Amino acid sequence: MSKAMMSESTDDIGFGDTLLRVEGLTKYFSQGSGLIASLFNDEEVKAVDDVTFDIAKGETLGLVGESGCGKSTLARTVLRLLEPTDGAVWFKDDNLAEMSGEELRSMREDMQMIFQDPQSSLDPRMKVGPIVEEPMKAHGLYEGEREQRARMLLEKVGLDPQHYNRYPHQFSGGQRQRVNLARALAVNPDFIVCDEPTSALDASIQAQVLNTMRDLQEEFGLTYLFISHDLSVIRHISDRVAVMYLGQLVELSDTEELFENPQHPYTRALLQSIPVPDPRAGGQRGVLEGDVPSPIDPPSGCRFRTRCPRLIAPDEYDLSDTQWDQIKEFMRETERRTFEADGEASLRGEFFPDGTPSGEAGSIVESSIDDVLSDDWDAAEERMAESFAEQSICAKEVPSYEVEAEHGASRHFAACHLHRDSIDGSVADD
Ligand SMILES: Nc1ncnc2c1ncn2[C@@H]1O[C@H](COP(=O)(O)OP(=O)(O)OP(=O)(O)O)[C@@H](O)[C@H]1O
Repeated sequence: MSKAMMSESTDDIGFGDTLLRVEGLTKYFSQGSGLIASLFNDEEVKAVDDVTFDIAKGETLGLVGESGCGKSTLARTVLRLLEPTDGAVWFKDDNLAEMSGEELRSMREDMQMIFQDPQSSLDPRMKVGPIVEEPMKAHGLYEGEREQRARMLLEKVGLDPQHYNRYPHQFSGGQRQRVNLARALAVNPDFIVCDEPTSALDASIQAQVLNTMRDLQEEFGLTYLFISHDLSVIRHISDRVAVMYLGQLVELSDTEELFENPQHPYTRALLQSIPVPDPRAGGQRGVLEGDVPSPIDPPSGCRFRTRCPRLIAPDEYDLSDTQWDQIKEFMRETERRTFEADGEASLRGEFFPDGTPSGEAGSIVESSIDDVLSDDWDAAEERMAESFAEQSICAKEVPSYEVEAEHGASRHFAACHLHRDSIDGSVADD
């Protein structure tokens, strides 16, 4: 590509230096509207809460998490398409959160976004050439050479430049996403947020588009924030991976480190729930039990604790690992009403085959068993939540630890209290 075609970036951020830094980014949506809602904002959806990370120039940071965990909201807030509730986004040396409308508009040249659905993001009445030229016009760039540039970009993304005059419906889904890529590249951005860009495509097409994105990244020196709920896509494309759960990052590390040495129980559960080609090969399904709590009232401390298989026993009770596992199971199953209380012997046999623990913890369990047997499930649930779940460090403190990485040179962040006093920062296997 000729230098004349590409307006070379004037910043002096080198490859590997921080291009984007997100600090404590928070986005709450208020439910409802009007005065009452604005006065009593306890119904806010805490979609993104205190998220911090950075992305180096030329890097792809993958962002993964279940549907509804806040990935798209985070992406839109980073680009300030949504106003942050709190926090800062540093792009190069500027804080986007403090920029005026005009400054933001010009900064947007450098920051583009690609969405999941290539069909709906392309105007069906426009030919693809003018679609690619639109951002150039909007930013007043490449006057007199727009068509030439659009044709060049169509070719770069793997399309025939002769297709400049075709309409979006004349392309396949994969080709339409390539048109979107060309449009995102039109104003020569440094940074592209890709929000599930290949999720609507067949697996083989998906791989081709991902490979094109990689090639474009290398050629144009692009930096990607790549969002997907699909771990295999994330593994394929990312240099580092951030895992999100209920509005917060729970783990962030080098890609190989995350897949080979995951340190957060949520990441482990996600990895274990990847379908395996041969079910007899031992892939575990259904390891993520229970529902994701409401983002209106997320759990205190670690937000994953209500579903976490590794919830830490409260310090005040002297319990063996087996006793704590049995209590946890009884507490969770009671909460989820997954069994029938059809007799004391069978209940005890199911949850406490070796008897209930002694001491205070035992008394709490005994009272809870009585509650369940007299059909007062709410009382049992409340007692155990107050006495066990809420007394765990997992409920009392927000976790944030750096652990020693086994793979790659990047830092490994894990928001899990299991790391609070391990010497090398790693968590023993289950
Ligand atoms: N405009 C809005 N008003 C209120 N709540 C919203 C709004 N947009 C998103 N939310 C809520 O914020 C939370 C995060 O949603 P978000 O779309 O960011 O998640 P996601 O991880 O991108 O999900 P998906 O993968 O399904 O797109 C959800 O609980 C969602 O219902």
